[in-house]
Amino acid sequence: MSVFEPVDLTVALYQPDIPQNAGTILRMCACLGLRAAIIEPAGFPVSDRHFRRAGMDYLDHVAIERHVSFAAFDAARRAEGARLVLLSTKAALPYADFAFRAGDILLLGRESAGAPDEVHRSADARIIIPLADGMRSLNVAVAAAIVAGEAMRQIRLVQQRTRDKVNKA
Ligand SMILES: C[S@@+](CC[C@H](N)C(=O)[O-])C[C@H]1O[C@@H](n2cnc3c(N)ncnc32)[C@H](O)[C@@H]1O
Repeated sequence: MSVFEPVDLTVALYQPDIPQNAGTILRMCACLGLRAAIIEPAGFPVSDRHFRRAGMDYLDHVAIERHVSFAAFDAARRAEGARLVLLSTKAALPYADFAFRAGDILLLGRESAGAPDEVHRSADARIIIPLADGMRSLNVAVAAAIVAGEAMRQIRLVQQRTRDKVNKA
């Protein structure tokens, strides 16, 4: 039997503009036990039928923080001491080379325009999923899943090593 091991990780969406993608990401957060944050303004209301259809009843099982602006979100996460890790097609650091930590926030840009320079500057790290030649970008929900999977793998490895040390002592 597989045992689910929770990790402390948040997936944040910068001004999401496609409700189906946001719903898909929030469903992923519910299933993987991740927190979610939405930085307003979003391009759709939470009552949007596409959003609710993509998220289904999973939306009731995810903790969603809403922030009125990027400035409000950034102030809150700095107060908590959480690192902001931006997924960006303009980044240079491949995501698998980044050392994720418990408490990190993975921030995704808008489907239409990514994230602005201000957000790039505020982030503690900017990471990219390297793509095949000539390919511009992944669907935002696919990008979120790839990086969340790697971050969870790394964080669980650290948690396992810590448990092993405690058990040996
Ligand atoms: C459809 S993409 C945005 C495309 C936009 N024209 C741009 O280049 O920023 C939406 C979001 O998905 C994430 N994303 C998509 N492909 C990515 C990649 N190869 N590496 C890192 N993030 C990616 C980023 O967060 C991006 O802001």
